[in-house]
Formats: sequence, C-alpha cells, structure tokens
Amino acid sequence: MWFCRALRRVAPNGSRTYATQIGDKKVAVLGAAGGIGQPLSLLLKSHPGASSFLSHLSLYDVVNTPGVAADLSHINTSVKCTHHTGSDALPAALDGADVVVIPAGVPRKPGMSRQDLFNTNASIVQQLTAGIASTCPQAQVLVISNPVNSTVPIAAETLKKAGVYDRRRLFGVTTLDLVRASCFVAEAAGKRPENVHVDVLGGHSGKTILPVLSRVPGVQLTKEQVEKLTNRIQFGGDEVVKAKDGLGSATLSMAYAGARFTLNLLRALKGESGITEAAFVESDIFKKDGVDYFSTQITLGRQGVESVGEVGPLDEYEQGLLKDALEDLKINIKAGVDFAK
Ligand SMILES: NC(=O)C1=CN([C@@H]2O[C@H](COP(=O)(O)OP(=O)(O)OC[C@H]3O[C@@H](n4cnc5c(N)ncnc54)[C@H](O)[C@@H]3O)[C@@H](O)[C@H]2O)C=CC1
Ligand SMILES: O=C([O-])CC(=O)C(=O)O
Repeated sequence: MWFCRALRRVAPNGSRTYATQIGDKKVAVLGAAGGIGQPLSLLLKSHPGASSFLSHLSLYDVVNTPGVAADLSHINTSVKCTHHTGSDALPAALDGADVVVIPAGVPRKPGMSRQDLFNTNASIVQQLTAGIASTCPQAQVLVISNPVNSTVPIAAETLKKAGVYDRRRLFGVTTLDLVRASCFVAEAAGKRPENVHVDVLGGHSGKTILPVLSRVPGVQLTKEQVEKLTNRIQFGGDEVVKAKDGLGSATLSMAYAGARFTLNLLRALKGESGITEAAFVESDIFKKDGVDYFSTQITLGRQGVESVGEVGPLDEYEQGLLKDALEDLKINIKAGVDFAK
C-alpha cells in the first residue's frame, strides 16, 4: 500500500525499517491552517518514510500558522516545519519549494455546487500561483481548491502570463475520487477496499467525474449497481457536505488523498520509476473537442508528468457519461481561462 511502500526495507532478520537517506525536498502547503491543510501537513510530517525525501514543510495561511507549526514540530521526525502568515510572508514560504500544495479557499455548504465557490477561490488561486511564478517557478503545483475544473486553468493561465508554465508541473488533485470509488465499489462487491482499483477519468465535479466500472479487475457489477455506484462516486462529495451540515466538506479523506498524491510525486521526483496516479492535467486527448485538461492515469517522473495515460476502452454507458463530462468540462475550463485573462 502507498503509505507503507515508500522507501521501506526488510532487514535480514525480517524486521521492517526505512532507508536512512536524508531528504532534501521542500513542500509548501498554502492553506495549511485549514480543514484539509492541517491533517495533510500532519500526514506529510509523520509519514514514516517522508524524511527520506522531504526535509522541510513550509506552512502558509492567512491565519493561525504559528500554532500549527509548533504542534507539528513536536512530532519526532526530521522534517523541519516553518510557519508563514499573510501575503507579505508568501515569498519566504515559497522560497526554494519543490512542491506546492494548494488547499486554500472556501469549502461548500449544503445546497452549493463546487462552481459556486468560483467567485472566492478563483482570485485566491490566481494570487497564490502568481507568487509561485515569481518565487519558485520550477515547483510542482498541486491544486486542491475547488472548483478544480476551473482553478487548474486559472493557475495555468497565471503561470503562462509570467512565462513559466510547464504542463508537466501543474496538477489538479482528483485522487479523492479514486479513493472514494475504491471504497464504494469494494462495499458493493464484498471486497477489501485496499485491493480494489477503479479508474476515474474526466474532472472533479458531478457529471465530469467518470468512473470506469466496466473494467475494475476482479469485479463484475449489474447494470443497476453500475448506475447507482456511478451516481454515488460522482456526488460523493455531497454526502460529506450533507453530513457535516454547514461545517464544510471532506477534509480528512481529502488530506489522505492529497498526502498520497504528494508522497508519490516526491518519490518520482527522487527518481523512483513506474509511479502512476490520476490527476487533472493539460492533456491532448480531447483538445479537438475544446477540452484542454482531463484526468487520466499519468506516469510521474523526475520532471513531474512523464506521460499521460489513455482513456482506454469504454462501454456504451460510459461513452454516454464521457459525452456529458466533456460538455461540462468545456464550460468549467473556459470559465477559468476567461477569468485569468
Ligand atoms: N480537490 C478535491 O478533491 C477537494 C477539494 N476541496 C476544496 O479544498 C478547499 C479547502 O477546503 P477546507 O480545507 O475544507 O477549507 P477550510 O476553510 O477549512 O480551509 C481553507 C484554508 O484556506 C485559508 N485561506 C483562505 N484564503 C487564503 C489565501 N489567500 N492564502 C492562503 N490561505 C488562505 C483559510 O484561512 C483556511 O485556513 C475548498 O475549496 C474545498 O472545496 C475539498 C475537498 C476535496
Ligand atoms: O464536495 C466538495 O465540495 C469537496 C470535494 O471536492 C469533494 O469532497 O470531493
């Protein structure tokens, strides 16, 4: 499993240890004091193998970072934690960062769509990406802030304006959709979630989320199950928003998903090969349809995106879902591009 795979070694006596290599990467978390930022930072600081590739966790927010950093710094791993509060402190937070993770912005309340967050979060992502462009233009940028289908194009346009855009270094984090899909499909099929992999393509909201349930290894589902599960995966975020009843959206599962993506990227940047994750990245697959960003499985490497995977075979039902996904994606992406211009 990803959490234990990183740099683990089995000693001759059978005990499990972690490589003693010292990490040299700096990760900046922007929005570090928030519902996602805090547990995400905890998972990065406390991961048993993290100090083998991570040396510095830089915690940035507009409020409360001293407390988060003081608290995390009492965890006995070698990852250094620093805190930076307010926009004047952004350059110091980003200085020398190899990876920047952005969970800054407002979450949904019941009755809202992710696109309803656009007015607030678009300018937050734009401002933070402009900071990245001027301070750490070579960094890998992981956008969590919603609506991801629009905030990723905003980040791309902002980096392009500054002349530092490289499609290999910008990701919209869609990992939570795959994590959820594993849970829901495993539950329906009577399997262990750890052993179920579901490809989820497209974007990160409603109908733009396209779970490929026709090719889950070792799982056969009825038509009725497929339709029910597809809807549950597409609207899984709403379940959490409803359950939290006004107190926000998914934070803990998102922190888990964000940490998984970040740690896998760090392993790839260090030179480990064959690491794949899904992410919403610039992709040529549907450019002919006016959709410049799309999530498929990608291979990660020393420069970030090494190669973008195919969509693969889809059955008739999934082809219908794809058509709907592309329609919505085109609108969401255009909204982001127009805003940034
Ligand atoms: N990509 C995905 O799968 C998911 C994305 N999200 C999104 O992540 C975002 C954050 O969610 P939560 O952590 O629950 O929200 P939150 O409100 O708990 O935390 C957000 C943090 O961002 C900070 N912030 C606001 N403006 C900022 C700025 N200009 N610079 C730096 N920090 C700033 C706030 O002070 C706060 O600490 C939301 O937009 C949410 O919709 C949530 C779950 C899953
Ligand atoms: O639903 C939301 O607003 C948060 C989110 O993106 C998710 O949980 O997938």
